[in-house]
Amino acid sequence: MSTSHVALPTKAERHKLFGSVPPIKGTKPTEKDKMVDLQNTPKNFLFALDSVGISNVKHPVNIETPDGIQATVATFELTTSLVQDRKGINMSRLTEQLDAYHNQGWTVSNASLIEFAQELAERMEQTEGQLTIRYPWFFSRKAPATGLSGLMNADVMHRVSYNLETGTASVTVGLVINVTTLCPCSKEISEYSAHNQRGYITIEAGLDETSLDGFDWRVALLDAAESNASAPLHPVLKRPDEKRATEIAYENPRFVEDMVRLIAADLYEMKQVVNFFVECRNEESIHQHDAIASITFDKREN
Ligand SMILES: Nc1nc2c(ncn2[C@@H]2O[C@H](COP(=O)(O)OP(=O)(O)OP(=O)(O)O)[C@@H](O)[C@H]2O)c(=O)[nH]1
Repeated sequence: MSTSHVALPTKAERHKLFGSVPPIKGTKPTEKDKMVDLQNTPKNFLFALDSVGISNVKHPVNIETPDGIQATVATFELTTSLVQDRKGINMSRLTEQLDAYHNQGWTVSNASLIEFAQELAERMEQTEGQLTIRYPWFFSRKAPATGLSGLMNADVMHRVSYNLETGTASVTVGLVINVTTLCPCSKEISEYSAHNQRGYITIEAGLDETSLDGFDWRVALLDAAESNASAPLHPVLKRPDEKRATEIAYENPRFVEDMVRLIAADLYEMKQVVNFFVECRNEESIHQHDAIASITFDKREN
C-alpha cells in the first residue's frame, strides 16, 4: 500500500517512535566559569609534547601566487607544543583563530603563515605554534607547438612553525606533480619505441626564512621537477603538440634514479633551500608494480 495519502505522526512523535528521549535534568554546571577546566589544571604529566592539535581541517583560503590571488580549498593541520605540567591544550582556540583570520580577509603567504603560527603559540600559551597547509595550486600551461593554454595543478604543502622562546620561524614547503618519464633501458634495447609512464614527483624543501624575498618556491620546485623529467604534462595538445611532446620524451629518457638525482642537483643549487627530500614514483606501463627512488639531503651536514 502506498503511504503518500496517509497522515504521518508529527516529526516529534516520529523521533520518539525511533527511540529519541528528552534531555535529563543534569547535576553538572552549564555555565562556562563553573565548569572544570581539565586542560589547565596543573600537575606533573610526565612528559612535554612536541605537537598536539587538530588535522584534516578543510577551509576556503586565498593564496598569494605570482599570477595574483588564487581562491582554493586548503586542508589545515594546526598544532602547538605542550608543557609538561598541563594536561592538554585548549583546542577550540585553534579553529577560533582560523575563523578570525578568515573573517579579516586573510591572504595566505609565507609571512602571514608565520604570523599565524606565532599568534597560535601566544593564544595557546605554549612555546611553539605550528601549522601545515595543503592545497591544489593551479597554473597555466601552454602546448609545446601551438601554444594553446590550459590549467594544470600541483598539490602544494606549506609548513611553518614559530618558537616564542627563540623568536625564530622554520619553513618547509613541498609539491607533488605528475610528469612523463620514458625508460632509458627500453629505448636502448628496443628496435623501436620505448615504454613510458606517468611519474609522481614529491619534493619537500626546508627554506632559509631570511632569503625568501622574490623567491616563488612553487614555481622553482615545479621547474625542478618538470625540467628534469622526460616531458611535462599538458592540459591541451593538438596533433603538432602531441608529436612534439612524444619526441621530447624520447629525447630525454629517465630512470626514477635519474629523476631524483637531477632534481636534487637543482635543489642543491638553490640558495634558499637548506635541506630537501625528493621522491619519484613511476606507475610502470609494462608492470603492475611501481618503480620508486628517493633522496634526503641536508646541505648543513654535507
Ligand atoms: N586537549 C584536548 N581537547 C580535546 C580533545 N578532544 C576534544 N577536545 C576539545 O576540547 C575543546 C573544548 O575545550 P577548550 O578549547 O579548552 O574550551 P574552553 O576551555 O572553553 O576554551 P577557552 O575559553 O579558550 O579556554 C573542544 O574543542 C573539543 O574538541 C583532546 O584529545 N585533547
